[in-house]
Amino acid sequence: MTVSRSLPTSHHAADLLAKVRARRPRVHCLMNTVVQKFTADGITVVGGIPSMTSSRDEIADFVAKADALTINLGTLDAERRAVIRIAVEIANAAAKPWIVDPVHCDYSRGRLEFARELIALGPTIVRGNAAEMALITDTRASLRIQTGPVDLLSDGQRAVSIQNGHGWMAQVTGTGCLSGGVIAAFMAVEKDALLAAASALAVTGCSAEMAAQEAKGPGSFEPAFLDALANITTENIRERARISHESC
Ligand SMILES: Nc1ncnc2c1ncn2[C@@H]1O[C@H](COP(=O)(O)OP(=O)(O)O)[C@@H](O)[C@H]1O
Ligand SMILES: Cc1ncsc1CCOP(=O)(O)O
Ligand SMILES: [Mg+2]
Repeated sequence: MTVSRSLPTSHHAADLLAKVRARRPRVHCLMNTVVQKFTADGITVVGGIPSMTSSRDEIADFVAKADALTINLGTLDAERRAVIRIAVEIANAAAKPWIVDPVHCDYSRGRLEFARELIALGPTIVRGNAAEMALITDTRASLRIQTGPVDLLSDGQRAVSIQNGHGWMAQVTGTGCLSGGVIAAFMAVEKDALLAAASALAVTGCSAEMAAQEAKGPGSFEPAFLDALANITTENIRERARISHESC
């Protein structure tokens, strides 16, 4: 893989999705206990292979065998903090890409401090919603992502917005967490974190739009979204992706 400094387009999104489907990267998830299944399904339907253990005895081996790691702080306790620290050490030593989702760091001082501690260890990406990212101002991450009705991505040199998605994504618990897993799968096939993440978010956003056309509300939207993620084509992405380049 070569590191490019291109700006992402729908062409990158379609190309990287094809690479994920062909290469089937392993994504290890230290995922909150609320949306483990939904996140694992999201990674699987785009073509990746998820693993989900958070056992202290196993984490080093699982991260060592993974192509990318996603760390989500949604349900945090002392044991999980210890396991996350081990996972980050292994990922950094092997230069594996990793993403942090500082879920609800705006609710608790202790969680915010832990999120900041992790982000100081140099993740490839930090992604959160607007309330969370408002508190993550100082970051050693290569790329910052704030999701919402419009997703904003910046690596300090390039800035991009993605204007895909659907309001029902905000009414299904775990779409943000799932996006962290899908972004990790794309990072496994593309070293340029901005190209990888913009592509992953364009694919998830376009899939959500297609799912919304089939669904009656948030309940039927959730399985339709997984169907669309599994079935989305290059043509769908080229027709729908709305990726804009912004000034930094
Ligand atoms: N109103 C919306 N319109 C379109 N897409 C949305 C909307 N709200 C959230 N999304 C999408 O849902 C996913 C989760 O984003 P967000 O709700 O910001 O995160 P979280 O679930 O962590 O709070 C992202 O892919 C984002 O693009
Ligand atoms: C509700 C909740 N509580 C702890 S983790 C979690 C899921 C958060 O999911 P998302 O941020 O993707 O909506
Ligand atoms: Mg979230």
